[in-house]
Amino acid sequence: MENYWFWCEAELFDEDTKAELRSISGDREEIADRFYKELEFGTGGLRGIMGAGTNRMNRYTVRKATQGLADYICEQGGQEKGVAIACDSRNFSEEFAKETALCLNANGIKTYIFDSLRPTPELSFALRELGCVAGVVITASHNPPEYNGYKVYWEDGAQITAPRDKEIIARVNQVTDYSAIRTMEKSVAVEQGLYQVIGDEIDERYMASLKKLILHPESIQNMASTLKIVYTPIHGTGNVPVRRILKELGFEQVYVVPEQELPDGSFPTVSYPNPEDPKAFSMALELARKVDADIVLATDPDADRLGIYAKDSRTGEYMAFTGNMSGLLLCEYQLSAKREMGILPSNGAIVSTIVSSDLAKTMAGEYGVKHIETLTGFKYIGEQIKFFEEQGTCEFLFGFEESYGCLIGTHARDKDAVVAVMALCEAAAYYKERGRTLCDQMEQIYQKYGYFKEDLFTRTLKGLEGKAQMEAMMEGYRTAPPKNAGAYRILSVHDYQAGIRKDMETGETERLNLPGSDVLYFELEDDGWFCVRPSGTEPKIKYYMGVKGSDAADACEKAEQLQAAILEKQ
Ligand SMILES: O=P(O)(O)OC[C@H]1O[C@H](O)[C@H](O)[C@@H](O)[C@@H]1O
Repeated sequence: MENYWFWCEAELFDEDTKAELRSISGDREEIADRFYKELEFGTGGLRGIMGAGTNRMNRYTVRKATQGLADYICEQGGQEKGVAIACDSRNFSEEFAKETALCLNANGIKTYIFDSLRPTPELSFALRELGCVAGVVITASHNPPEYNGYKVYWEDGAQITAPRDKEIIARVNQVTDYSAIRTMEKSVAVEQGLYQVIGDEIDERYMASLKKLILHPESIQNMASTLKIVYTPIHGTGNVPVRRILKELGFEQVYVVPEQELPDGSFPTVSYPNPEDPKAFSMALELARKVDADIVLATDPDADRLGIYAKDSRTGEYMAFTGNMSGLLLCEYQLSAKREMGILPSNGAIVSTIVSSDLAKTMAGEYGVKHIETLTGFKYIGEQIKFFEEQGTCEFLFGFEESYGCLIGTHARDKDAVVAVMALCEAAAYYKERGRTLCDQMEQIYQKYGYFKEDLFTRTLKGLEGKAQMEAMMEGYRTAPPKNAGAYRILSVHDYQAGIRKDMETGETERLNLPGSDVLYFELEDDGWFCVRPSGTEPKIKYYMGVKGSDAADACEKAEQLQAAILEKQ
């Protein structure tokens, strides 16, 4: 309440903020939710609902985070290298990007800000191109329209990870006096050469580095006039770069969903701008049926996630690919094409996360490449590239996670839906040339490696109460871990917070070699598993699971049974 009244009265807050807060003076629950904590960094950085309050995204919390980041950058001597800044199509994204730049500028730090919205992966690319010390993207990725966020990147191009994230958070938390946060006039910052605008020149270089990753240009050429692609940017940043890359490669039949083409932070045609949500595809599928498309693609607002559907010629229906499926399809395409061309490096590596499909492991074995598993969050996949470079160990070939993110190449160090669209359309052209749809190809992958099937279900638990409920649920699993999940016996429990794997039969324990995180992973017999963790970016508890069946129907049946068993024990 003290904080609430401070925000209502202090001179440094603007009138709109104060009016918004006064209007909720009788609603203690709302006040508690807005002020019970400061916005924290989760797997996706700073993320929250826009509005007035310490637990909301607004120009003050953005400046506060930036002041902490600025203090850290100054401590590291990064003022001259500067910070690259991008934003997506969300309401207030541009304003927050500008606030970020001006706060950094007022701290003597150079900034390079994009002239208009750009995809997150292009920011990751740009900051390395410009030799910046850090990068910031204003985006809440795939969250609902009322959210916005602030992702922080470091000089290797990946999102910050431990211990740097903790160091930056500590700096942010030291900023307790809102009146001590610096900012300056834009005209002065421009005059002093601190505020620099970037655009076309970076786009050119980004496009050029994507095109270098094409493996079968002849397949694209052969199929450019017949492969039909429907695409929706869901009102986000993907529209310009995705169309551009497809056009420059020569694809002639690209249909963009007209109602979802232009940027709009209210996302008027969807309730949730997330390619994971089948509803986000309704308009695209309608268009696909009309034009008889081969593939249907959707990118999220900051164009780091890609969702796909492909026409199954056997049924005439469009089949949804999960993030695991599209990741595996692209991975198989990249690895097989490289092996065929004799350019698969002997020290190659693919990277996925502990909650992504186990099929990746088997696939890596087939191609004799290393498979590395990280915690959930693409930042850990991006971080691996830095480790490979520092230690001269592996060559990064492909990274993916179940949540519709993947990366080919090392031009960016975060998931990149633009490169994913490019590679996916190349793969679709390559297989179509050989008389196969992407559905046929997926079936071949299962025949080759086994019928792995994964699923994800979530429970939304909002606010203070929701957080407590999630903590209690995790605690319940920890103190009394289940012995079985339906017909499956639980072989071991991996508690990533404690860093311990416990064998349920013998009681023996061993240390896990991943950083601490509130995640519980249950290893089941018969290649099954499930995992529980609170989301780092949304007020949800997430259940991930995987099974392996003897065929598609068996895998489906097993998955259903396992899901029912998990839900029962919730
Ligand atoms: O499960 P969460 O913590 O909400 O994270 C889900 C996903 O959020 C963002 O998209 C991150 O960039 C991903 O790497 C992460 O996997």
